[in-house]
Amino acid sequence: MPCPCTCLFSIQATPAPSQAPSSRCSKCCVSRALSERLGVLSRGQITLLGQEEAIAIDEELMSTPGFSVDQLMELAGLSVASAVVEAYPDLRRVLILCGPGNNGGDGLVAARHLYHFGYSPTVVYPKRPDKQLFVNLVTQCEQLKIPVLSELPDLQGFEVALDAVFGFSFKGTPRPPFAEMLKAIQISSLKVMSVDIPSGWDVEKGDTTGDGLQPDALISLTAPKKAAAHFNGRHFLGGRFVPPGIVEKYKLRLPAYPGVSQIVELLDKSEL
Ligand SMILES: NC(=O)C1=CN([C@@H]2O[C@H](COP(=O)(O)OP(=O)(O)OC[C@H]3O[C@@H](n4cnc5c(N)ncnc54)[C@H](O)[C@@H]3O)[C@@H](O)[C@H]2O)[C@@H](O)CC1
Ligand SMILES: [K+]
Repeated sequence: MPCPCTCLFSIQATPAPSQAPSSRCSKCCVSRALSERLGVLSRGQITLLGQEEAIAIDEELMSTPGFSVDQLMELAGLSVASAVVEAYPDLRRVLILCGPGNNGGDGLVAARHLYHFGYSPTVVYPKRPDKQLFVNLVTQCEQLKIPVLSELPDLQGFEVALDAVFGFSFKGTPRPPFAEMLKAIQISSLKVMSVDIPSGWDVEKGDTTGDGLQPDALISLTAPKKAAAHFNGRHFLGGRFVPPGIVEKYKLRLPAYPGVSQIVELLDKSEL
């Protein structure tokens, strides 16, 4: 029987006589037990970041360990693509909505990885920044013949919407053209996965205005944000790049990633 988490290992069919039957594979149980012993994770205590803290950690990642934004975005986008595959192994026509900031950049990177994973991504990118990073990401998509559109196409041709519109820098209520895009997705029959924050949600308080998306799944990056406490669907964590120095400085409590996976599914809501 496969383990219900993202680790791809199997649950032992017949546990040893001294062991209670487990709902997870031995590898997950081992990594969880180890992280609990090390104080990395205990129930109800996964860190939820506020908006300022998320921005501070982002800046710190790019200063102290000297990561470039390209590096972080590549790993973030790879985890996003991995989460799409995990959540929707059979739904391959994915519409990726990209916003004007780095959340949108994660969507562009995810589009490229999804293509290589055998998916059929289409990107909608209405506001394209001039920065070379984003220009390059669009070129890379176009080289793979991934359509990069400026407006929403007919949604009939798609099965999943990946919401990479707004991330942890979002404030207020969505402005055009994103407000209309989010509404159209919301009333469609598409499955929706949001990147880092469901777009339109207050980063800390959740969907306070009622204008936000209500996704089926969420992939938080680095650490979940406070808004995630108000989310009830499938919840993944990605962005497996946080060095111990930053974990210690911000007292981050994060789950262990299974094996070599880019994502970990947060199965127990009481951990948030
Ligand atoms: N260290 C990290 O945590 C990492 C974060 N990354 C991604 O970067 C994201 C944050 O990126 P950014 O700081 O660029 O911000 P966002 O991507 O959240 O968006 C900022 C953009 O949205 C616009 N905007 C804000 N509020 C708006 C509103 N009400 N209506 C219309 N437009 C609005 C701003 O003008 C700006 O152009 C994260 O959520 C995550 O997805 C990854 O790329 C890399 C690693
Ligand atoms: K988002």
